Amino acid sequence: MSIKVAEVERTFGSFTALKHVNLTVEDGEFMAILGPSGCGKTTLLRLLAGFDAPSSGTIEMDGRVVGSPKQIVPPEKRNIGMVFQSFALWPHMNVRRHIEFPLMHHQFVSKALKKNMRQRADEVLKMIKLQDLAERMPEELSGGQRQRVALGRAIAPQPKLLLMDEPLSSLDAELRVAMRGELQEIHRLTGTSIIYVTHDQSEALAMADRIVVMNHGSVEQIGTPRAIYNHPQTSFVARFVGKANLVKGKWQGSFFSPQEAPDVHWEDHGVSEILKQESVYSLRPEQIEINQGDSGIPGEVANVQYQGKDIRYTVKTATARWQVDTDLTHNFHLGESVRLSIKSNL
Ligand SMILES: Nc1ncnc2c1ncn2[C@@H]1O[C@H](COP(=O)(O)OP(=O)(O)OP(=O)(O)O)[C@@H](O)[C@H]1O
Repeated sequence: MSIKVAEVERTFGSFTALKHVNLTVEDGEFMAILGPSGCGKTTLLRLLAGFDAPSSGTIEMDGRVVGSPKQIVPPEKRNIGMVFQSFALWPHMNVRRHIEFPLMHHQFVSKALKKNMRQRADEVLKMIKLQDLAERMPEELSGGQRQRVALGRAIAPQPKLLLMDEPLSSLDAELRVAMRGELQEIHRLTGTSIIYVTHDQSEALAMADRIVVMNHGSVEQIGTPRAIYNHPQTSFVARFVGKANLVKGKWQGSFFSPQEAPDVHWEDHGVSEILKQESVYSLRPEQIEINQGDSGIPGEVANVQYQGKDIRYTVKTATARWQVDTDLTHNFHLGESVRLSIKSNL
């Protein structure tokens, strides 16, 4: 299913939760909506699902207007599947019944699918890797298995669009990472368009074809994970997604001189026009070199966090605090004097 959101606003009294939102989702695309708590992700998803109507603007699905201030096509008439954070399963139904139930009741299920319900249920059980647990009741399943049942229930009727709101947030860290791979595989197998809401940038970067980054009800940037990570357009995206240091200084043509080292020239590695106009250079923690030579910006180690495969330093310089990630060969101590510079191999 292709989707077009055009100039959508949603106001609640005097509060504007969504401001001039414009985006398109291609048929079969995996789109993540990423942003901090309260930025409007769920509000947007509710509009896409048909639980709510925009205050202005339109939402089109496959070229048909399904949401506008005047008109709203209800969720059951949109051919969508949904998986939410609280993926409540039905306590009295076993796993197989969870998959078969929507096949009996979803409006868009083809006759062929209805006729071969058992076969379709087997197919879905295999996809969600629960074929051996089909007779189990929800209370007999682990958190990850339950989450897979919720997913199976949503994909069984072959919806043209899958809406997911933080579906992995109730799982523990290890399971969350494992489920990412399974979601990707299900996307590949079904070819369904997916809109996936999350506040976890690593989830969005790992799975999505494209990411919409939102802040305070507005779209900050839309792009592929690589474009969003490597070339943030705004200071918010640079900070939120890449945990970037926004170094203050002066741009002269394609060179930048940090305020704290005016004689140093950093080459432009794709810094956006908006950031240039704000006289900043966005530098991710892993793009900074830390050493004890005599060139670079002088500073003092203010915090050390050992992270297993790397070390995160906070370095205090004359006017800023920098976040720097290094490999384990570096070993600086709290209070030690260091110099910061940009890595040459960016
Ligand atoms: N029915 C409502 N009435 C008033 N304000 C609302 C309503 N629904 C949402 N809001 C406000 O709109 C803003 C966006 O809420 P939304 O739930 O979309 O955020 P979110 O990005 O999904 O956040 P989270 O990640 O915490 O779920 C919030 O400030 C919220 O308080």
